Amino acid sequence: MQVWKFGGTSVGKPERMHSIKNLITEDGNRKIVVLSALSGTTNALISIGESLKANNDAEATQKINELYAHYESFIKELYSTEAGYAEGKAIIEKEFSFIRSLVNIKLFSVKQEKEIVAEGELLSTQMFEAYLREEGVSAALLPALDFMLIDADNEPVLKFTEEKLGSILGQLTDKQIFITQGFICRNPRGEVDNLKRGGSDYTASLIGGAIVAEEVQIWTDIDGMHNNDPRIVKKTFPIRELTFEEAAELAYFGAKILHPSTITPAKMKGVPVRLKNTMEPAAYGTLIADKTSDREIKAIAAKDNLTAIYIHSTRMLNAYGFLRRVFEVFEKYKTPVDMITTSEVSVSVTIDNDEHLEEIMAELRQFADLEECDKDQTIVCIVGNFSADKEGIALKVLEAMKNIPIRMICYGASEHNITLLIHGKNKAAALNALNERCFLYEDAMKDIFSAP
Ligand SMILES: Nc1ncnc2c1ncn2[C@@H]1O[C@H](COP(=O)(O)OP(=O)(O)O)[C@@H](O)[C@H]1O
Ligand SMILES: N[C@@H](CC(=O)OP(=O)(O)O)C(=O)O
Repeated sequence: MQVWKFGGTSVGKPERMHSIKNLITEDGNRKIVVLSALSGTTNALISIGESLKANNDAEATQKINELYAHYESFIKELYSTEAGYAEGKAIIEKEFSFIRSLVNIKLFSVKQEKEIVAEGELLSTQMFEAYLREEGVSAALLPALDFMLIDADNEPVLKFTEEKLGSILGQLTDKQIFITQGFICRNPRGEVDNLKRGGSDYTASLIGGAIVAEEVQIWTDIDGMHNNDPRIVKKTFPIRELTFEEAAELAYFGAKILHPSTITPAKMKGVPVRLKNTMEPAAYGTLIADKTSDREIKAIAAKDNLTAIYIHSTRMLNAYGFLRRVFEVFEKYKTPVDMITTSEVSVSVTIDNDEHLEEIMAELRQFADLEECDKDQTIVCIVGNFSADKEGIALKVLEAMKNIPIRMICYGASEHNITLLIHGKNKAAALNALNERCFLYEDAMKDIFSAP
């Protein structure tokens, strides 16, 4: 069995839903289809939640009406029969009456906030399943809230999914296609929760891991993982093969096409992940598995909005135990560190979540001297095969960056990552300069030297 996930852009228009129906039924194979909310819906629901939290009921109602109007016109084009349209209408009426019921709640809490954002995936999956039925495709709708669970640390409980989903599928042996919601889950209190923004990819790989699927396919609006951010750099190209490690680095350091946690369950269970384009299904896409190509520098990604903290030991030389004390502070505030560089007496780190920055700085000051921290920093991550015996890779990277100030450099932590920290305002220049030097120039040179 395979698991296919379609993102917001792939379900965001009625005609896209029509093409997805063809795609999932064409090969006649059994599959679990994970859907995200229609593009724009999760943002709209979050915004409704914000108005409700601010007790601005009139604003919330106006936003709800706008979203409802979008769904009303969507179903007019999705279904071709009266009966199909009536089913679609009943689905949106039911879900929007739940959304409207939250307007009157005076103490709008995190619990309701999570319930409201879950509506996006609940709507898209029910609407799509009703469409499949209208088209005579027999599919079963599997409620993700029955088998997706996170623990108190927000970590998915894979064992629970294995058991629950295994038993649900065991009772539906006559079905070929299963539709389920990405992103949403329950928490240990039994409440509706989610796997964070972009989490439908993660749902797909968790399901893939749980059933040890033959393959997980992530269908989106681009033909695979590109060698650089296509939103910022013009001449990018899809990468055919990536290892799990390379893909994980790229996703973690900003390649938006993939949720950063997606690789973990797939790698753990040895399930290959393929990135495919809904608009161009014949394109090869990217295969993420154990194999890799022999290109040295394979891709570049960037992660924004980081804060850099510069810490100096007050004890100066031979201060053993200093790093332990530094990292205990970050552990205490459950704040992950992205990048670290050290010298004899100093350590610099970057953090993504600065919710506890003040407390962290205050505790660090008890045993260290701190410089003013820098906000709006960007990590640029260069991924590839950089085994220790290879020469000249750092030179290419630094040559590309010759006109861009670099705040931190990290090389050697793994064999497939060079990381640079720069100011956010230089991100586009850095990505373009690296693309020119490490891909376009490199390939042009190869063509010249290998010409007959
Ligand atoms: N390195 C990259 N390769 C491919 N796409 C990327 C990369 N970096 C950023 N993206 C962006 O990711 C988008 C797809 O991700 P996303 O919007 O989350 O899709 P979906 O809605 O299908 O989940 C692409 O349209 C592209 O602009
Ligand atoms: N709808 C959720 C989950 C998701 O993964 O969406 P997408 O597949 O469109 O990135 C979000 O917007 O975060």
